[in-house]
Amino acid sequence: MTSTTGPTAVTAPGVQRPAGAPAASVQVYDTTLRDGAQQEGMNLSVADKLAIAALLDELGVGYIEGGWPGAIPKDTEFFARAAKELDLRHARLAAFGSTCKPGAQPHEDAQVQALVESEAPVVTLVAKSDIRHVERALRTDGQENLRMIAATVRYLVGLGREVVLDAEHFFDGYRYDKEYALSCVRTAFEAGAETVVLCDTNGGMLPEQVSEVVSEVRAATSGRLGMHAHNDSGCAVANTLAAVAAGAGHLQGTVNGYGERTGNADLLTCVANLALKRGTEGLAGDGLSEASRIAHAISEITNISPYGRQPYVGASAFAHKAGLHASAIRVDPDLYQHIDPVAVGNDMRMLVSEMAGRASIELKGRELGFDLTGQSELLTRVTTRVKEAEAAGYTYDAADASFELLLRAEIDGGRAPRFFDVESWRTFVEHRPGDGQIDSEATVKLRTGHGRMISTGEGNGPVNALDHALRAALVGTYPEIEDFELIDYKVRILDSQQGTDAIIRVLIETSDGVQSWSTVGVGTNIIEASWEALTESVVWGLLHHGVEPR
Ligand SMILES: CC(=O)SCCNC(=O)CCNC(=O)[C@H](O)C(C)(C)COP(=O)(O)OP(=O)(O)OC[C@H]1O[C@@H](n2cnc3c(N)ncnc32)[C@H](O)[C@@H]1OP(=O)(O)O
Ligand SMILES: CC(=O)C(=O)O
Repeated sequence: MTSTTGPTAVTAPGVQRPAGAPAASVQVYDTTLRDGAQQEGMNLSVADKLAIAALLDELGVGYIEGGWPGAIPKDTEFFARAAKELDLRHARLAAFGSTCKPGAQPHEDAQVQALVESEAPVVTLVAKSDIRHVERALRTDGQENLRMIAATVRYLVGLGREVVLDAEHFFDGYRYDKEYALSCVRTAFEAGAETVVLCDTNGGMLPEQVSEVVSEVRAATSGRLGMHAHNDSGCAVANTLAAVAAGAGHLQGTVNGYGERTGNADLLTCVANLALKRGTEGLAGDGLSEASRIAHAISEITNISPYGRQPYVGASAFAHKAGLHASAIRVDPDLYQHIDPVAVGNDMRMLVSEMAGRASIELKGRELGFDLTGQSELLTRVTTRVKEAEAAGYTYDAADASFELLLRAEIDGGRAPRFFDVESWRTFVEHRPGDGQIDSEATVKLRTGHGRMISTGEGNGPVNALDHALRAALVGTYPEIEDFELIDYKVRILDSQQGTDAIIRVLIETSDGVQSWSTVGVGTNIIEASWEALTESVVWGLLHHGVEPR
């Protein structure tokens, strides 16, 4: 997205930095594998962690915090395997742990020894910097905490490690006792720490508070400061950006904002904002343009569904639904987008719905491979059909495949592609009180170019039985459908006031192992709605496998 035009360098629509100004840079430190893994419900295996680390390196982060060796057996194993199995091109591995215990020396502290034995080139030490935590949680005094920090940092630096100090509860501590919090930072720098990270551990800060504190700490100390923000006030990304603007040269975050409680600063949002809005680079190489793919790949590994509305990399981040937006986007996408989605490896998508106008249909058509420019009558017809169908319960922004069939039918003068003609279908459900069994069975009668087909199917419910019967009737003529698999099925009652008379909407997602597509059906009962969605999914699949009606 960055291009040079005359006296200024344009980084995003409307955002400029002075010509010739060198792009500042910031160290990007990823803590997905440590603080991200502290998220409720997340449980990563060592193999998961290794796979995520490889993706983070591809992204181009400078540091990957692998976990806490010595505290968590899987993390100890991670570092042992990482040394042999990971070939990191950009990132340095960091082992996380605490300073030595009160009254102890680092060389005799088992936790500190585990950090050394991890052989990670970087060690990140968490240390208390809020005097209340020192006295109440650590149950020691301020001087002893400073000794623990100094001794542990000095010991690890002496062993050739790069040491990062995470000053826990720094912002709360600074607001309570500025001098003590500052003495923790100074002690760490004097002992040889490369970076002292100011942590908003409770995540309650606001950007203006962060700006003020980081500026003051910068003026009062010398050395690289970092920011570690939690999202409890919903400001983790804003707080990180505020810290960098105030002079922090290192930021910590997690991919997809994973983390304890409400999560950590979303590293991808932070680096995208910095690179595209401020010209501050953080990732090595061209990693930013891979951000969407890597965010989704990591979601697959964590088994946490991607958040569609995630800034920059979410599936909806550049999805446009309103007709007025589409009409301006047709002229210039920048009119309704803050950046070019390509910069973060995302795509612009048009959503077709009751809010569509003719421009939305034209752009969606283009996305699907149909040039509808100048076909005003067709566009009006399709727009009207979409609005009427949505009023009756259909939803096309969640069912692109059904929209494409509707569009193709209008382009072909009202004729849908005819792979088969349905004569009838029926289902029944049998309950046998004797063995408590409930069986479902369906019969489908249809006609293809090969003749009349009658098939039955059984299933664990009537829709499943109908799906089996439909496939059985078609597979002789269209063996391609053997690759189609129903992967998601959603039912929604649209007018629940009417009880069993309500309108039912069914959304089906089908996959052939390479791509997936979604279809919608609506009816007064669930089977009728499912049948419509099922048949459309077969038709769309056949069309996209290049099959001609047989
Ligand atoms: C802000 C953060 O998120 S930091 C990361 C936190 N992550 C984790 O806690 C995950 C991994 N943790 C663990 O596996 C365990 O909690 C361990 C191994 C670290 C400690 O377990 P245990 O020895 O059973 O102690 P426990 O968890 O009950 O208490 C923590 C101890 O560490 C001490 N401690 C806390 N912070 C520090 C510190 N910065 N430096 C040194 N000691 C510390 C506490 O005072 C307490 O000491 P005590 O055992 O003498 O009471
Ligand atoms: C170190 C850390 O994770 C925190 O203070 O939140």
